[in-house]
Amino acid sequence: MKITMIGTGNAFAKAYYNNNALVETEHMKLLIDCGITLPYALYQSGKTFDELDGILISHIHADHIGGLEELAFQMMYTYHRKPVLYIAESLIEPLWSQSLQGGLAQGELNSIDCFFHVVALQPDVDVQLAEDLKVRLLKTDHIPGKDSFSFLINDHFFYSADMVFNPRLLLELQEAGVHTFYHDCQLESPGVVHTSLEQLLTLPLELQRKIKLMHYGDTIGNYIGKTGEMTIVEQGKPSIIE
Ligand SMILES: O=c1ccn([C@@H]2O[C@@H]3COP(=O)(O)O[C@H]3[C@H]2O)c(=O)[nH]1
Ligand SMILES: [Zn+2]
Ligand SMILES: [Zn+2]
Repeated sequence: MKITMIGTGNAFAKAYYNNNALVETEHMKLLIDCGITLPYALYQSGKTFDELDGILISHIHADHIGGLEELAFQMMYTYHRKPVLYIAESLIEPLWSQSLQGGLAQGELNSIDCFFHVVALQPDVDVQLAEDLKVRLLKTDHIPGKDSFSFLINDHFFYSADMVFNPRLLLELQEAGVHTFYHDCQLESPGVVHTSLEQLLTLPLELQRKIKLMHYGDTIGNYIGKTGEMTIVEQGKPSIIE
């Protein structure tokens, strides 16, 4: 499996695109999240919306869903194909009524199903998206009162999206055989709605060696050499995950 971060920046980053990922296997190209900057960042990476086999959404913040309107319109009017949207069932209605409806709805095009093949996912259930790509949603804490999900991919790869520090979950996943963690990282403490670098640095070194930092701010350059055993994910650079 190949993963390329189309962006590694946090919601306010200006030197980096929004933290969105392209996961590629032999049988599938899956976009994880589709933020405000995704349409331009994808274009800069030389790819088009039409190449995507599906889009997986973690939660409803603009750096994760703000590019869906353009994606939906381009798929309808440029590529004439409905994109597949994988999303937790609890997020479908709010995604439409609190975000997408204002821009997309017109006349009879008045539901999310007019624009996407929506595949509703349940937390803690493995879903085979392709013969070589399996995803499990893990409900994790981010904003109080709003659902947000992290992803376990092919049993061994954890992708936090946005979450507050949960060392117990990380240690449990390591125990269960997860060998690569892509984790959001709030550089300046406190993390508040994210996990701070300071918190991640309290993890055992063996676990830190498996963690790669993403969703960071523009000051990441000041932290080179200060991330313990953890490495920093580079935007646009593909990594192979076994
Ligand atoms: O209670 C809140 C809600 C939001 N925020 C900020 O807004 C950003 C929205 O996108 P994000 O989830 O990537 O990061 C969030 C934070 O930077 C915050 O600091 N506290
Ligand atoms: Zn975010
Ligand atoms: Zn968020």
